[in-house]
Amino acid sequence: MYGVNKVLGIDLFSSESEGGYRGFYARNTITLTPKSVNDIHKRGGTILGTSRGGHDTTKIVDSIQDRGINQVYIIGGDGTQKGASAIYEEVRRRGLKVVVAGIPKTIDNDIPVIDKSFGFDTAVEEAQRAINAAHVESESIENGIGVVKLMGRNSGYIAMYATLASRDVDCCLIPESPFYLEGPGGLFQYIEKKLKEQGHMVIVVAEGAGQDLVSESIQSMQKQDASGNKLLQDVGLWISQRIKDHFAKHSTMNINLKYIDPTYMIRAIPSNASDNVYCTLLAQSVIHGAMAGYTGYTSGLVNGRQTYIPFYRITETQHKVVITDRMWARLLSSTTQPTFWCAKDVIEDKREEELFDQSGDDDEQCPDANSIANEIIHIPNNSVKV
Ligand SMILES: Nc1ncnc2c1ncn2[C@@H]1O[C@H](COP(=O)(O)OP(=O)(O)O)[C@@H](O)[C@H]1O
Ligand SMILES: O=P(O)(O)OC[C@H]1O[C@](O)(COP(=O)(O)O)[C@@H](O)[C@@H]1O
Repeated sequence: MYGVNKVLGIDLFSSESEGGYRGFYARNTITLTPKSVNDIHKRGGTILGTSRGGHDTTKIVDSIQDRGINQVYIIGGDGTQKGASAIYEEVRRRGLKVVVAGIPKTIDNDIPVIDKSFGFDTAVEEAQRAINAAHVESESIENGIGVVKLMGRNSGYIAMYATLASRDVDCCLIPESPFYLEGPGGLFQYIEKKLKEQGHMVIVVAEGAGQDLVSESIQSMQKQDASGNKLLQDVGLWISQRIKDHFAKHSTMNINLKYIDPTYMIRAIPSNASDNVYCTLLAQSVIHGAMAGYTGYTSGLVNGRQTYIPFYRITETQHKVVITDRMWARLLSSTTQPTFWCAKDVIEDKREEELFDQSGDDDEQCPDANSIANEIIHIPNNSVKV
């Protein structure tokens, strides 16, 4: 449509074995043609490879400049969008006529402003298989407990949506909602109640949930590796062990707990139909934006409308579950789990609310999507035309 005749991909698997951002200055690229990418949506993972870790923005822009690249499309999560923003700033500082645009891809759904990131829907759908297995296993044995760990380092979206979709989950633990184990209103009391009521239960835990409790516990057990480094525990394994220990010591109930960790299996599957359509939409509109002369944006849906969002809006916060929002309230109502709020939290929350009201700011942490949508639709003057 636009007569583009050369598309390069930064490739992890050629000689220098550097993928992701560092691949830019490692001279390894592959030519992408309609034929070579025709079937990639039917495979999981990425044909270009992926990486974590630091990189040198100056060297990346040197490489873009040396190669004469005039449009750069960067695919990834919130960290990747921050990296893209840094590249955009450097390109702008040098006055280069190069478009830098981001495509939001992460199963965690932790990118702000947009309705959802590419991959999230697939992850929620695939998580159903693990939750279903946990349900079947727990239902098949007396006092069965199925524990499923899902990804979500800082944001509990996969866990929350997978729980809501399944309706077999009795308790969902996410990073945004602190919980406690012992005493009235705690997790152990709730488990006992659920087992007495229905004889089995399913717990979903996001990998970033309860990290404060896990690290406290590790310190008290003083587990160390051979070099003396503290060993970090997996929250799923940790919570499973704590539940087993509690019921062995303090209860006459014999529990049967099965722990399922499907995290990488979920991330590795091919995207589902809904994500494939979303990906097509993202890909086409990110290019239309560049061809229309915009740069410094992430492409995404906001309130169902395709938008170009300036990087500074995408990188200023992280998308997290708001536990005072309706969606979390729906989850609490569906699972009947405790809120794990104690009197102290409620008093603190009220105090924060009062301070908020005084400052006249509606939602500082998590900007309202509607107000941002208005800003985005009229954004062109915030982006730089090349
Ligand atoms: N603030 C930042 N500035 C520049 N680059 C960043 C920043 N945060 C993350 N990155 C880079 O983005 C890449 C991906 O980030 P990472 O957090 O691992 O994954 P994700 O994109 O899924 O959040 C890494 O190469 C990382 O160095
Ligand atoms: O072990 P790895 O490969 O670093 O991946 C684990 C992390 O990746 C994430 O799933 C995010 O992955 P994506 O952003 O690639 O979808 C986090 O939830 C998790 O902590």
